[in-house]
Amino acid sequence: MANVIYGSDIAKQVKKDLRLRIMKLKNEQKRLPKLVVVLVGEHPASVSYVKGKEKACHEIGMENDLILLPATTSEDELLQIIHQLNTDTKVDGILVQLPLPAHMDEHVILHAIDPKKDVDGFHPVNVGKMLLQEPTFLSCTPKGIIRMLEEIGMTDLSGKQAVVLGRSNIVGKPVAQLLLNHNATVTICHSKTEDIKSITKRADILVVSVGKARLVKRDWVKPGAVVIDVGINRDDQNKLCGDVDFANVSEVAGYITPVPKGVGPMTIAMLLENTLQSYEQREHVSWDER
Ligand SMILES: Nc1nc2c(c(=O)[nH]1)N[C@@H](CN(C=O)c1ccc(C(=O)N[C@@H](CCC(=O)O)C(=O)O)cc1)CN2
Repeated sequence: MANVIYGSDIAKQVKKDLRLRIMKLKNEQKRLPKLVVVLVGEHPASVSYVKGKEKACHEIGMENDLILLPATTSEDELLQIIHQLNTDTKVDGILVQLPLPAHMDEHVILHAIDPKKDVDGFHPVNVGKMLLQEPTFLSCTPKGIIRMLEEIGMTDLSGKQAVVLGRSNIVGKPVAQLLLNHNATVTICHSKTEDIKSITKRADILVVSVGKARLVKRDWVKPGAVVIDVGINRDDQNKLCGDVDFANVSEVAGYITPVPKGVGPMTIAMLLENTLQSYEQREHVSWDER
């Protein structure tokens, strides 16, 4: 049976470390790091995710504002709020929860966030820096996946075949790039790829982010492979499940992440880490002072 990688446990440890760093700032009576999350509309899953972010900030002592806007907010109104946050010297991180309502252009909104406060790592400047392996904010889910691989000793991926199912800007493309940056040989599969199973069966590391409940079956997976499941779906019984058929794939995989308690909690932990990174850059905190 596969070893289960609980992102929830790793995230707990990350948050413990961040809390200690913030406590130190508090004791020194320094300004505290601050994250502002903006949610437009009342998409139920998004409401739950932004509440999760608020709770996580509270747990580690990070300052946090949650700006809730009606779904009827215009693009200009949202841009105005982003401009105010960009110039607010007390704000270190800005996150606009996705997806946005259909009348808004996601690119216009994400491009408006100051790259130095873009703790989601979605701004083209930060995406470009990631591609060039320059220091920057790495987007949270891909960064969390790499951290999970590191936790099981997979730091240098030389000689490993990594296959990514899904090519979204939030997960598929950036995680493929980060795996490449760690020397893996990377293949991306998507809805137009033919005979996906023959490709996934070769993967030493399989990352799945397609949004289809239990799509990946046992016979898609190479024995001993590391399977990272990014999907969050509801099945016919309204039970939360991933894109991987966990019960059956765990019988062949070497490692597997569960849903829930896998990648999701890592996304939030990495967001907090990025916000503290932004604070430290803005306050010119050196490595020794941390
Ligand atoms: N601006 C952004 N928008 C979105 C992002 C993002 O990184 N930035 N990612 C996703 C949603 N997401 C964070 O925002 C997120 C998804 C899931 C979880 C999580 O902890 N999930 C739990 C299960 C939750 C449940 O019960 O439904 C788990 O997997 O254990 C955290 C964050 C899209 N939008």
